[in-house]
Amino acid sequence: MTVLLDGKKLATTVRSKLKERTATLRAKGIIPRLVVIMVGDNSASAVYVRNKKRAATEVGIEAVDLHLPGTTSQDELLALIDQYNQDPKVHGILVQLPLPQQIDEKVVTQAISPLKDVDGFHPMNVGQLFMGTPQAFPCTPRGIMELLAAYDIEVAGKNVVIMGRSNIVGRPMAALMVNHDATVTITHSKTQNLAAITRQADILVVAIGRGEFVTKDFVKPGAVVVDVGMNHNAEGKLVGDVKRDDMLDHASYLTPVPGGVGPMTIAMLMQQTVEFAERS
Ligand SMILES: Nc1nc(=O)c2c([nH]1)NC[C@@H]1CN(c3ccc(C(=O)N[C@@H](CCC(=O)O)C(=O)O)cc3)C=[N+]21
Repeated sequence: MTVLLDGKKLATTVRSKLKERTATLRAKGIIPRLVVIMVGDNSASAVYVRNKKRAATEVGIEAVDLHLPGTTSQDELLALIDQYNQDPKVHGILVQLPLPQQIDEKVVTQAISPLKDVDGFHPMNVGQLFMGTPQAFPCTPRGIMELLAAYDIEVAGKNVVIMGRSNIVGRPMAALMVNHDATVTITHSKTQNLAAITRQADILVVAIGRGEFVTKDFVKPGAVVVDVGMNHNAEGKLVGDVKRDDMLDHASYLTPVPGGVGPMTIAMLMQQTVEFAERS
């Protein structure tokens, strides 16, 4: 029997614990504040922004949402970021990715103060994470670690294979897993004998952005499968990067899409904001 890792439920538990911490902060006159900047229109991003807003309100974080036109220049965005970097009332700044083509993501990521970098994407925070001394955590990988821990799934000494090498998921996931004593392999689009490698995994983390790409052939019986994908199939239904039906009674654990990794990403964003406010 395959156990589904219920991210939706765990995220609720995380949020209720955060509520107590924001109450303590508010009693000291500190209102945890998160600024979310979205440039241009993107329906998927809009859903994400709405979900974040709802979660923030629930846990007692003040979320400031800024929706800028798609024609916004890089300098305008940088000026805004600088304003919030200087503002002691703001504890977290998130710029929604992807950005329109006239704006360089790398420049923007480096412009956010590492102390307010709730995504953990600033090179300083990436470096600290890879050195095993994290100061800020990327939300999706952290959410995955929390989900595994909640189900008592040990990672120390396990073979962890990560499909995908993005800055948002694959690479920071590898760092976190190494920090937790896993043996880690990253695969990507140029990897040869892909299925032979992924079949070695005790824990397989899939973040490739290709709907239902991972079938039974890629997975050792009894493996733990973490699906980070969010794709719409031909019928317009939300599917992961993993073929769910193939995993049932094959994988030991599986994260569902939706209701798995996604809600945990948002919960961790809230947690990081509260942690920054507590440090302020
Ligand atoms: N700077 C930045 N940081 C991000 O973390 C970031 C980003 N930009 N850009 C976009 C992606 C996407 N992302 C999602 C997180 C949660 C859900 C989520 O809550 N999903 C739910 C609901 C899905 C639904 O209802 O459609 C679920 O999987 O159950 C979705 C998408 C964060 N991203």
